[in-house]
Amino acid sequence: MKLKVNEDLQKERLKCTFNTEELTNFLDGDANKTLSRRKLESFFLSDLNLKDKIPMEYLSHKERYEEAVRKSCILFKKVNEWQQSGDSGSNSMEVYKSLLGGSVGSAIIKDGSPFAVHYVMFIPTIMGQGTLEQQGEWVGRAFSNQIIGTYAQTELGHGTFIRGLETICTYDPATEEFVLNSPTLTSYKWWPGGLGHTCNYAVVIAQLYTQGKCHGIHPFIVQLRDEETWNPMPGIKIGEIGGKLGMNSTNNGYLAFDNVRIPRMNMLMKNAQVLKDGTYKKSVNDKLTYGTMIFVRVVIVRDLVSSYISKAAIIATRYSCVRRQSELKPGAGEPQILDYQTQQYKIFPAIAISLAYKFAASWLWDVYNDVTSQLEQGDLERLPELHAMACCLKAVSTADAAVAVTTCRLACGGHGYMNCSNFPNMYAMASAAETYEGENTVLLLQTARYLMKACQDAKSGLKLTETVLYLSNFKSLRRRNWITDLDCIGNAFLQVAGSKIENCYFAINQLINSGMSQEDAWNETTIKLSRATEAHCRAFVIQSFITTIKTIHLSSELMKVLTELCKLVCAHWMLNQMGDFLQYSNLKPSDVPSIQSLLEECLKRIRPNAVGLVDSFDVRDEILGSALGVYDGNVYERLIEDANKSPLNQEPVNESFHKYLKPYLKSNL
Ligand SMILES: Cc1cc2nc3c(=O)[nH]c(=O)nc-3n(C[C@H](O)[C@H](O)[C@H](O)COP(=O)(O)OP(=O)(O)OC[C@H]3O[C@@H](n4cnc5c(N)ncnc54)[C@H](O)[C@@H]3O)c2cc1C
Repeated sequence: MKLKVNEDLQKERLKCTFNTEELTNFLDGDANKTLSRRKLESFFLSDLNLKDKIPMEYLSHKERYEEAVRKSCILFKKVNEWQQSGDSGSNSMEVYKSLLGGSVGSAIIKDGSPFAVHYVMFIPTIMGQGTLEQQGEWVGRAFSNQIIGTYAQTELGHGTFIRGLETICTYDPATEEFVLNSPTLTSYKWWPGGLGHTCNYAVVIAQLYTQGKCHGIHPFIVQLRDEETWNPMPGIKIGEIGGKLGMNSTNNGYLAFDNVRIPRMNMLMKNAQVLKDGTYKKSVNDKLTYGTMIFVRVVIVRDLVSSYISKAAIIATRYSCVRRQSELKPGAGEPQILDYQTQQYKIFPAIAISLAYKFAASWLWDVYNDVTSQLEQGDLERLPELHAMACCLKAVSTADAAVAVTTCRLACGGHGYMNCSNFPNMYAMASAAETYEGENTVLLLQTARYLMKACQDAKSGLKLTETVLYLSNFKSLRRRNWITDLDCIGNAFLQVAGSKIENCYFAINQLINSGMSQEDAWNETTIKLSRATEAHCRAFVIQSFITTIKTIHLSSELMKVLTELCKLVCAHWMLNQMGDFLQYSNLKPSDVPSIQSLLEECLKRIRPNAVGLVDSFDVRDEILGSALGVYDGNVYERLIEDANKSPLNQEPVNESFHKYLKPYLKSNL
């Protein structure tokens, strides 16, 4: 049944001062890309076989998994149909991005697909670390889903410290095979997505032994299950790890080996090699294996973070226009809750931040592509900078996404706590990304190492790369008088980051000079280091937002709105870290009220365009998956409709009444 659009939402849409389609096209790339994205979404989302009869959260753990596999099979079969339809207009990258990121895929399997790691890690690892011959053997079969793989690195005992992994892979020249073993309980692989029951192959990361010597960790392709019976291969112990905060259909698994033999050619040998006689040939550069890791982090920032933040903002904005509560002025009736300033403060930063990360991710994606083609030609110069930026952007953006989803949930009061709001699931998805693909603190500290080296280079007058160029001139910016405009604010972010990085550099050197070992000095400085890295990352995101709005050409109405959003991120982040700005930038205490006013003015100016902005994100109701965020605003109807889907509501009296409640009540007579 088609419902009338809620009047309040309708009025909000009429107030919008810019053309929402123009922003949609800009965010997609251009009008043609919007068109092909919409076609792609309709193609997948109109399939009745992919719709839920009962919401997934009412299913048991086992049923949820089985549904996820059923849907994944249909979904990935449809990819071929789509590509052959001639109607597609979008490249396969766009299709996989939509199915595996926060878009179409998240509408169909909210809890995550058990096939995700196959596409995001298994195939890219073979492409990045396999020889051409190995790619020929495996990539085609993997892409056409004749085999399904996962990426098995983490163990019960070690996640971050991969050099400490205990799985052993020993070369046997007599048979030209490797033999895999899990010598301890802590060496069990633990976590890989799809490993439980979905995959029959894995890239396994293990310590390589040949000719009696350990050569550290290397990747091996291992068959886990028989292709016909799906029984575990001899010597393979395998299972699922159990229930989690979220992502309960991704089938994360455990795995152990007891003398499992694989052919020599199953070691991915693009970089290091083991020859037939067992001779080990070292990789020319061990940094060559960074590619896949960086790729996944870039994808997280580009396709996941901004999607979850924007979905949270859409839901909270629309709901806050429909929801009326309390009284602002006596007798004037209940206002829309979006008219409360505190409500705007909870939601509008999420709208702005989702764009900020989108622009930063677009830089990261371009650099990733440049660096990858430079790597093919043996040029590694920009790899450390890319690695450093991918680490800190992944860490700061996923942490911000989890906070933004929570804040938008709180903005929806009690209803935000319902599963049908989609906030619980979105929080679980965003928060998982804080841990997987590099635990966030650890990633911040990896970037910190790069920043300490860059700081040393700046002091030695050496050439600096683009993202750390400011380390050589940030102090001169401090001499200027404060003006509350984007240039001055952008410079203040650089001053804060530069000063915090320099402080860490001096602190470490001071500790070392006082006789402390370098390692202890590092550990004693890690709180400061992680915060300095966060400041570096935020300065970068602000710079990329400012640069984007300075270089794009859109209508003046839209430019005005984007500029407000940019200012809002600046004011919001400055007020969150005001101590830093007072301590390290040219902002004086007397200038602080101007930042608070900027924030308040931005909220006021964004208010009439809030619904227009979130509409421009152009997320279909199925992808939002939220009773509170529906385009037509019929929130209360959706809440009742969803409550009636509860299995408990399928019968007027539950059997527990007859079994327990009635006997108990009667016993009290
Ligand atoms: C949803 C999900 C999916 C996953 N999917 C996969 C997968 O497909 N394949 C796979 O192999 N793995 C996967 N993982 C595992 C994931 O990669 C690890 O959980 C992650 O790398 C962190 O490792 P850990 O759990 O051992 O935490 P630990 O490394 O034990 O970290 C625990 C704490 O110690 C701190 N810490 C550790 N080292 C340092 C240090 N050097 N300096 C300062 N602090 C430190 C951390 O900051 C953290 O606070 C997944 C995890 C999750 C949650």
